[in-house]
Amino acid sequence: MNHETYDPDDRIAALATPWAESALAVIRTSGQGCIDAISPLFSADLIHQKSREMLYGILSDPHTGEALDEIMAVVFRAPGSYTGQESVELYCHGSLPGIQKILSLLFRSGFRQASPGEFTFRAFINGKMDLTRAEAVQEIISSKTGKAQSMALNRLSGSLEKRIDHFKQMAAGMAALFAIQLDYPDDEVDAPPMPMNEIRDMKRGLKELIDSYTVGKIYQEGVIIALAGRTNAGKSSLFNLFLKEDRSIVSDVHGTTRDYLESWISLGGIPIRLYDTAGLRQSEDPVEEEGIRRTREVMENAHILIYVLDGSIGLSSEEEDILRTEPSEGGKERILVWNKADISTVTPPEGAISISAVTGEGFTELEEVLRSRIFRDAAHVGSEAVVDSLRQKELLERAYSGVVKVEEAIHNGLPVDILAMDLHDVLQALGEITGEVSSSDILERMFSNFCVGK
Ligand SMILES: Nc1nc2c(c(=O)[nH]1)N(C=O)[C@@H](CNc1ccc(C(=O)N[C@@H](CCC(=O)O)C(=O)O)cc1)CN2
Ligand SMILES: Nc1nc2c(ncn2[C@@H]2O[C@H](COP(=O)(O)OP(=O)(O)OP(=O)(O)O)[C@@H](O)[C@H]2O)c(=O)[nH]1
Ligand SMILES: [Mg+2]
Repeated sequence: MNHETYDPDDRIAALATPWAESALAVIRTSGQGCIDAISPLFSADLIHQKSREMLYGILSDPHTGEALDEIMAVVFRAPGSYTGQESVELYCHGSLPGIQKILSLLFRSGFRQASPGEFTFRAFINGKMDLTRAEAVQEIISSKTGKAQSMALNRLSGSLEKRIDHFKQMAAGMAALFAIQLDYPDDEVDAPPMPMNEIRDMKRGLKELIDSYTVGKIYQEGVIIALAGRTNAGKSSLFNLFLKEDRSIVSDVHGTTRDYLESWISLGGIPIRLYDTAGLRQSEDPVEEEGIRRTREVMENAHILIYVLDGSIGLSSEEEDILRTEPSEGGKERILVWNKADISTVTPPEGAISISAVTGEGFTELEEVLRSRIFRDAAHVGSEAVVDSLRQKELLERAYSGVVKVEEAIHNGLPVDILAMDLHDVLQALGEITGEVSSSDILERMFSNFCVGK
């Protein structure tokens, strides 16, 4: 979408449900005149239909008379719709050839294929939602756990927008104060006192919101965890225990897992991308060697490594070497697991968590340790608004440093026009978060990450 030349009125259409065989498929359209455009294709009277009420009918090609599907349709009259403009939704059978026929009929009837996020973009430009809510829409769709979904829903309902608006009002209040002093510089009346309390409150509030990003990011993007260790240590057994299903092949043959496996799991609502990997050992076999190379890549990209040790035979000399090295360069966490505790007669190394991937003993403790490692650097956040987008966090930091500059300028007795300039920067950053101030490339980047039909 090029926002400079963007025509918000042309008619767009897209399949809003997955491109797959399914019970129903929803086709969404929006744009000035879309009711008139679809009306000749539909057997029932769309033109006089009440807004947002379902209507039954047959959709057919007016040129050939061919019936395309038996459907339900809904009209939305402007501005009472998701996009804020006239819209029609078609609820069809979820048949791939059927969907294709209907879409191609729409494209022959004055509609064009919507680009990703275009419906939500229209909702934004028509004032139906600010940018924090628009971002929340896609976050709801892509959330991996119930907890992540609730947090995004909270933002969709405006929790973050309200917080930002509050900061905007504070900043605007200060700006008004500075403006008065600019207008009457050397007045005989005393200058009003500087808003030191407001500045302090604003700093605290912004800081809180910035800190919430560590938690927001964890829930929205998830954490990458890889199981690593020598062959036969029990990595695949532990992988299956995390998944609560028999996904990875387990056997007492060394080198059973050749290629890595991955799966999303939920650790008490935290989305985790878990990897089972090929056991690390010297190998002559080129296929196994490639598996080990891939394992190293996965280990490289993981946030946390669960290093699985075989408690039934004790530490190998390589493992002793590894344990002696620093666990976390580049912020990577390492958790040592002493597996096969049920048959182990060897004392585990210090700091290792004893578990059995077969009996499940020690597993709850491992989950606890993982949770506390994941949240180690995260500030405590309540049910308040949480920031989870880097874009929002960076803008909040810009606003924060602007407020700090204002504070310093006051302390240093700098003239009011300097304060006003710093404050302007604060208002600018806050406005970019909600989208009052926005450049077209930012919008373009944001909405292009959306699903088509959203
Ligand atoms: N069929 C259908 N289901 C859907 C959506 C949709 O667009 N269509 N949504 C799309 O994401 C979500 C619901 N969001 C929606 C948001 C606003 C409006 C709407 O018509 N708003 C009007 C009227 C509001 C009111 O009556 O209070 C408006 O804002 O003026 C519809 C759906 C999920 N389910
Ligand atoms: N007694 C006992 N046996 C276990 C435990 N965990 C795994 N095993 C057994 O150890 C053997 C190897 O387990 P895997 O999970 O396949 O080991 P792995 O680390 O994935 O091995 P590779 O894929 O070859 O690297 C299997 O026979 C498992 O049943 C455990 O906690 N206790
Ligand atoms: Mg394995």
